[in-house]
Formats: sequence, structure tokens, C-alpha cells
Amino acid sequence: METTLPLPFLVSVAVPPGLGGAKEGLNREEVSCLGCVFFQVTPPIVEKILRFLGRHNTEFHPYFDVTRLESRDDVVSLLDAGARKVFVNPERLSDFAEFGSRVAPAVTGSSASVLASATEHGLLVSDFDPTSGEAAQLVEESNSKKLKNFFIKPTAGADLEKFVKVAAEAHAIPILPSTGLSCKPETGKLAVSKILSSAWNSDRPDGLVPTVVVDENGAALGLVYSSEESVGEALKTQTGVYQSRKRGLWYKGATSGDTQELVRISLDCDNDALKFVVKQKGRFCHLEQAGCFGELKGIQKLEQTLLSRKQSAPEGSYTARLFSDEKLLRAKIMEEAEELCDAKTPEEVAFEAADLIYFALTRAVGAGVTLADIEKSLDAKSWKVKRRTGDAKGKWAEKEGITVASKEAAPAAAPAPAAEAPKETTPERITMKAYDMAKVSEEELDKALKRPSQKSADAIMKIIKPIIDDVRKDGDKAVLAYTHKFEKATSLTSPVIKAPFPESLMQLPAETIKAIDVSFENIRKFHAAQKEDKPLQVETMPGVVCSRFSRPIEAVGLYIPGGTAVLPSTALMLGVPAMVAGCKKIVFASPPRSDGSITPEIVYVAHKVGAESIVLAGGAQAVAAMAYGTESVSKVDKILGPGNQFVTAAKMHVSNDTNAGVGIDMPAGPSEVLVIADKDANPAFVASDLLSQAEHGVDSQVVLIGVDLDEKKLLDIEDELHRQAMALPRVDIVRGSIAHSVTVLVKTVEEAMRISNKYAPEHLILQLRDAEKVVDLVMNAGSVFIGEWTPESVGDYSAGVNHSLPTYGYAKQYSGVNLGSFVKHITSSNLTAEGLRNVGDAVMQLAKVEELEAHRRAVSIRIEHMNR
Ligand SMILES: NC(=O)c1ccc[n+]([C@@H]2O[C@H](COP(=O)([O-])OP(=O)(O)OC[C@H]3O[C@@H](n4cnc5c(N)ncnc54)[C@H](O)[C@@H]3O)[C@@H](O)[C@H]2O)c1
Ligand SMILES: N[C@H](CO)Cc1c[nH]c[nH+]1
Repeated sequence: METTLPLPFLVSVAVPPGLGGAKEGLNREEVSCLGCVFFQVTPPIVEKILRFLGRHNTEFHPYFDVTRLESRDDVVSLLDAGARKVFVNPERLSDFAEFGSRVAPAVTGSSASVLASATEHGLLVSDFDPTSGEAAQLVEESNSKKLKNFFIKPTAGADLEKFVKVAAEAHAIPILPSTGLSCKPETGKLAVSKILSSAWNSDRPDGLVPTVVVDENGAALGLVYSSEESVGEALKTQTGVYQSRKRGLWYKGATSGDTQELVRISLDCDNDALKFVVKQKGRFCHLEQAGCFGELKGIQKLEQTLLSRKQSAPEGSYTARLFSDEKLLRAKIMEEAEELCDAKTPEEVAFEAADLIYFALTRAVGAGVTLADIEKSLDAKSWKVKRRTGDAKGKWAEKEGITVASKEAAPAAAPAPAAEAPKETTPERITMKAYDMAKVSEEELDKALKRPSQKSADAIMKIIKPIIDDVRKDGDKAVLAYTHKFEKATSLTSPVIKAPFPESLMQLPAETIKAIDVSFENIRKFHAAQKEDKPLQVETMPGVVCSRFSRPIEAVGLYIPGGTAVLPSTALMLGVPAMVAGCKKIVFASPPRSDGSITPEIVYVAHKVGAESIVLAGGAQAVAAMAYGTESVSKVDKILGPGNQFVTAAKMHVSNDTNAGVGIDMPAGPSEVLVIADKDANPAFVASDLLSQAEHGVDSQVVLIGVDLDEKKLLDIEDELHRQAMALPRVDIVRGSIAHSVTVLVKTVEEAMRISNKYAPEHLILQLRDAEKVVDLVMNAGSVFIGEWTPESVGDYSAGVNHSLPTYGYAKQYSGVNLGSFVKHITSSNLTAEGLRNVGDAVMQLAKVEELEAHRRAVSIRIEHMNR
């Protein structure tokens, strides 16, 4: 995780602030206000630093030079304790690859050649001499390389003012020795306020910089201004001191008594605003309210109320009763936790979560713990790299019918390569909840297999309806505005690119072109084979000929998702059948990247299928533009393609609007897979198939049905799932989706198929002995993958079958996209005179029954004519 530094420099200290030893330089409070500290760690002080971080992890943002540590355990412990970044010898980088951006190389010297060691995660150059003859070349080289996270530390005794200047020229983050800095006017030391004021950019003639004042929970109290002098005073006095635009220095609270204790100063991402975090005594605003933007709300307001109830509660206060009755509070917390787990609708969940937070915060405030303390604990946890297994504890697991064997009972997993699972880390196990059908009821199973709840239909409609209305009213202008908002593509000036698409937009590596071409051809072959070669014709009675023939839908709009992942394969799955069907106008739509461009693979596919245009928009705005048309987006007759809940809801909405006159394919939402595996299945294959859909998004769900698996086999699959998941770049998404994914244990294939047909999965994988025979039992599924050599991803990309499939159980009534999705069928009747005589009586009699005389006459008039 790469974060913006609170300030554009680090303060280097010999020992952690406040742990003694530092006789000179900034004191503990001063360093704490600045936040970012840098230590050179040596083996004897590791323990000391770890203890220090245990207490102050969020107060200081620590960066460590660990080149003198040999023990990998020590380095990992520092990361676990909250080190934002550690710098290691370049040759040891591969040892720490799994920690990504939190580990960067460290080198020494002033020559430009040291920059060759830089990685995408940064570089530390120590012992840099700003006066050396080589410095200018290093500056030039670092500028041409556009290095990111480039930290630079001067040689001992360097002129710091000059060093800061050179570092700025090199776009490097200077590491400044605490001993050379001062928060008070002191000769021979560089004033921190001066470094800060030289770093900020003020666009005001008086040079003041806007300063947002917030409390420890981040609630904005007001907006003020700062100068170099006021920041110097604030740092010196450790209080809120600002620069009034009319009255000079402003010591907040000097007259009102509502003073502030300074907690932290930081600059924003582009250095044009300061933030002061303060502990506010009394209130900030001159009006009767906490801050200039009004009163606190939500959890912060709750904390304020609880604190005041703790000090003096009115007669009969329930909160006061909770403070004094420990057992009651304990019972209420458990009661509310259970109610939250049982809540069904989003409204219920919000209601119950609010109740639980009230009782939890009452417990915290009662124990003297503030919201800021809780947030600090959350933040500290977010930096951890060693995780606990996260399994439910004994009585709770039992209560929920979790039948998975406990970790202790599990046979030791095969040792994994060091880069994937280092011995000193115990990452939280990524595992699915298991249900044994011999022990759970059908209702319990139904509950477990419920797809992760999406926002309620009403809530989504409230979001997408105004978007659709805006696009209908304002056309291109509205589409662009939403693209600017959601995709942040603010440079985009037209929502469409039209064919012929310039070559420059589809520059791709040869291997990608080859992969697209191979997949294109397989998809084309399979969909072309679905074409009816001639009209269907049946003579239902002598002289009565009924026919059915197909015609392509003239204009189709194909939505290619692009929110969490760009999916050029979906462009193939929709574009190729549209082309094969002969649709005259093919319009693609996909969210552009933030620079306004569209992924070249999509442009290449659009070109190959002969698309008319690409709409550079996503979500409801793209759907509305294609449904109603705008100045530059062509109106289409049918919209196809998967997408998130906003896309799906917008498709449903426009298809219900008769003014739009547009059809849709089906509800195709978050990807899902159900794997049925027996004793013969390879655990690694099973796990890889589950993960291939789990990585789509946190709202995806994957299900494993194990047929007659013994405990060892199940554990093998679970170990594989965890091991493979941990090595995935999208492990965080996988954690989210696996959290609501399940394993179901059954005895027979028939039982497995019964459950699968009821669930109606988008993808069904049969990793079973004689898998082919089991296909006869499939009643509901989007697409089936048969046997151990058929991973689902072949269907996602290249086998030829379509991957745009019904999810959420809609496989019970919808087919996936196929050639038929792009054509409509027209029927015709052709009768001879004999034919009309043969069928005429039946028609006339039924018309008589319906009392539709004109219908009857259309036949009788002809029969009479024949009889004349
Ligand atoms: N079933 C299938 O056949 C199939 C195939 C491929 C992908 N998928 C699924 O498609 C989905 C793609 O979703 P995605 O989000 O990555 O991309 P997406 O393109 O469907 O959605 C992105 C768009 O959502 C809109 N949006 C996002 N947040 C919004 C908000 N708060 N309010 C209004 N609009 C908002 C924005 O306009 C954005 O452009 C995934 O769930 C994936 O699993 C399904
Ligand atoms: N599995 C998705 C259908 O649910 C399609 C896809 C696209 N890219 C990878 N997979």
C-alpha cells in the first residue's frame, strides 16, 4: 500500500523519540506533530523499536533502514508493527517480494549510477553529498527517470538548507536529521516552519496557505490560514496558532479559553493546503456549535453524547444504567450482534449495525477509550502482515454449525516456497464455510447458499433513475458529466469514437493479437454453427404451410464492463455473435480509463467485428445513451452484456420504458461458479476453478459441492485454496468473495445435482469420475464444464462458448448469450384454396365463440367466393 506522506520530508532520529538517548534535536512532541520518522535499525535496538511501535504505531509514520539487520524475522516484525516502508540491501529484495511496495532498496553515494537500483516501490540513497561534483548529474538522471518514492539522506554534517534545495530539484523526499532541525528560532539549525513554507504553494498574494482544522476523529472544525510565522509558533507552543488575515498572529482560544492542543500538521497531496489535527477544548466556532460546519453527526455525535452521559446523566438515563450494569451491557452487545447477523434487508442491517455500534461504543467510553483510540487500533491493524487464522472460536463455531475440522486436527500442510508463505507469517486463512448435509437442514442450506445481498432494488433505482433522466434530457453533455464523475476521465470531450478506429488506438503486443485472433475464430465457429441454414417449414394440414425464418436485430448495443477489471473478452463474446448474426449496426460501450482512453484490446475487437462506434461511458449513463440515443450515440434496438448492479438495473429500467423501444438480453450480474468434485478430483484443480471466479469481485460467490469426500481430501482442497489465493494479486477481492462462499458435503452425485439445479449456477464444473454421464442430470446452469481438463477459464476466453451468462439463479429461466440473442424469429403462413377450406371451419367457429365477426367474415367471404 503506497500512501501520501503527511509532510514532504522525513525526520531522521537515532532512537525512537521519547526512548531516551536524544539529547539534541527535536523533542518527542515535536517529532510527533510532524509524523514521519526515519531510523537506522541495528540488531540491539530491534526489540526496543518494536515495543515503541506497539504503543505509538499510528502516532508516528516510521520508515526504517534495515540494511544492518540480518534476520528476516526482525524485518518482518518491523513491517508487522507498522513500518510504512523498510529499505533493504538490493540483493535481498527478492526475500521480501511478497510485501510489495513496503520494501524498497537502499544504496549509498552521490553518483547517478546508484539510481540504477531503483524499483517501482522506490529507492533510498544515503550518504548523499549535496556539494559533490556528481550531485548535479544525479539530479538530472532522477528527473529523467521520473523516480517515485525516491528518498535521499545527506552525509553527516551536510549543509541542510542546500541539501533540501538539491532534494527538491531531484524530486526526492529529503530525510533530515533531527539534530539539525529546530521548532524554535535557534542559530545553526534549520527551522521546520521554513522547510514547510518552502514546500507549500500559495496562490494568494499574501502568501498565506489555507489550513483545514480537524479534530482527532477527522471531523472538520473550520478553515483558517497559516504563515511561516504562525506555523513556527504552533510548533513551538504545540497549540493551534494561525494567521488571521486582518489581525496578524491568532493564538486560538487566547480570549475565549477554547484552546487547542496540536496533534499533527500535514500538507495535502499537491502542497497547497495544510491540515492541523487538534484536541479542541470547548468548541471551535464562535457560534453555539462544535465547528464552523455545524454540529457533529453519526458516530462522532454518539461519542459526544456518551461522554456527556458519563459525566452527568439525566434522571432515568438508559446509557447511565448501561455504564453501571456490566452484565446488562454484555448481554445487550451479544443480543445486538446476533440481531445484526440475522438481519436480511439492507435497511435491517443498517438498523441493527447502528444498535450494535451504540452498545459497543458505550462499552468503550465506559472503559475510558475514545473513538480516536479505536481508530488508531484499526489503523495499526491495517499495517499488519502477520495475520491470525480468523477461524471462529469453539463455542461460536459450534453455535453456527461450522463443521470444518479445527486447525489443530488438520494434517500439516506441505511446506510452501518461502516467497509465497514465509514461516513467520500466519496469514488469516482464506476458507469457505463448510456444511455437511447429514447435519444441516434444507432451510439452513438455502440460507447458506443465498447470493451476497446487493443494494435493494429501490435503492439502486433511486441512484440510476436520475442518471437515465439526465441523459435523456441533456444527451452527450450528461453522459460526459457522469463519465467525468465516475471514471474521473475529466479530459474527455466527446463520449464516442466512431469507426474507422485509428491504428494508434489499437497498438498491441503480437502475442495479445494472436490470443484475440485464436479466440475470435473459435467463438465465430461455434456461433456460426448455431445459424439456421434455411427457414423452418411445416405443412400442418394439406395446403396450410407455416414457416419460421430469422432476421438479425438491426442495431445492437454491447456493454463491456470496466469497473473493477477491463474485460476485452466480453467484447469478443458479444461482438462476434453480433457480427455472425449480421447485425447492421454494432455499438460498443465501456467505461474509459481515467485519462479518457479506451483499452486497445477493446478497440481491436471493435475493429474486427466491424463496430460502428465505441461509447466511452459505463454504468447507467452508457445504457441510457444507447437506449434513447444522444447527439453522437446511436440509438439501438437491443442492449446486451453483463455489468454491475447499476448496469443491470439500468438495462431492466430502459427495457420497461415503451418510449425507449429497446430490448435486453438477461440479468447477468456478479460472476459465480459451482464446482462438484468427488474423491478423484485434483485438489489444486478444484481450488483454481473456485478462485478463478472468486477473483472477479467481492460480490461474487463460489460453491463447492464435495461428493463423499473424506476429511483429508477436504482439507487438501482447503489448503490449496488458501495457498493459491495468497499468491494471487487480487487476494483482497478473493478474501471478500470467499467470505460468503460455501462448501457443501453430500454423499451422492444425485444429491449434488439436486442442490446444483436448485442453485442454478452461472458456471457448473463437473470434476467427477464419468463427468460426461452426469450432464444428463443438469437442469439449470448457464454453461457446463466437463471433466478435469476443462477449467472454466477456457470458456471465459477461448474455447468458443459464450461467457455472458445468467447469474443469481436466472439460469432457471434464461439462456446465456448465443446467436439467437442477436436475431428475431418471424413466422409466415401460406395457404392454398384447399388449405383454407381445410382449416376455415375451425377459424370461423372460434371467431364466433369470441364474438369477433370481422375475423369470421375474413374466412367466410373467401369460401363463398370459391363456391360461386
Ligand atoms: N455474468 C456474466 O456473464 C459476466 C461476465 C463478465 C463480467 N461480469 C460481472 O460484471 C460485473 C462488472 O462490474 P464492474 O463494476 O467491474 O464494471 P461495470 O462496467 O459493470 O460498472 C462500472 C460502472 O458502474 C457505475 N457505477 C459505479 N459506482 C456507481 C455508483 N455509486 N452510482 C452509480 N453508478 C456507479 C459507473 O458508471 C461505472 O462506469 C462484475 O460483477 C463481474 O463479475 C459478469
Ligand atoms: N467469468 C466471467 C463471466 O461470468 C467472464 C470473464 C471475463 N474475463 C474473465 N472472465
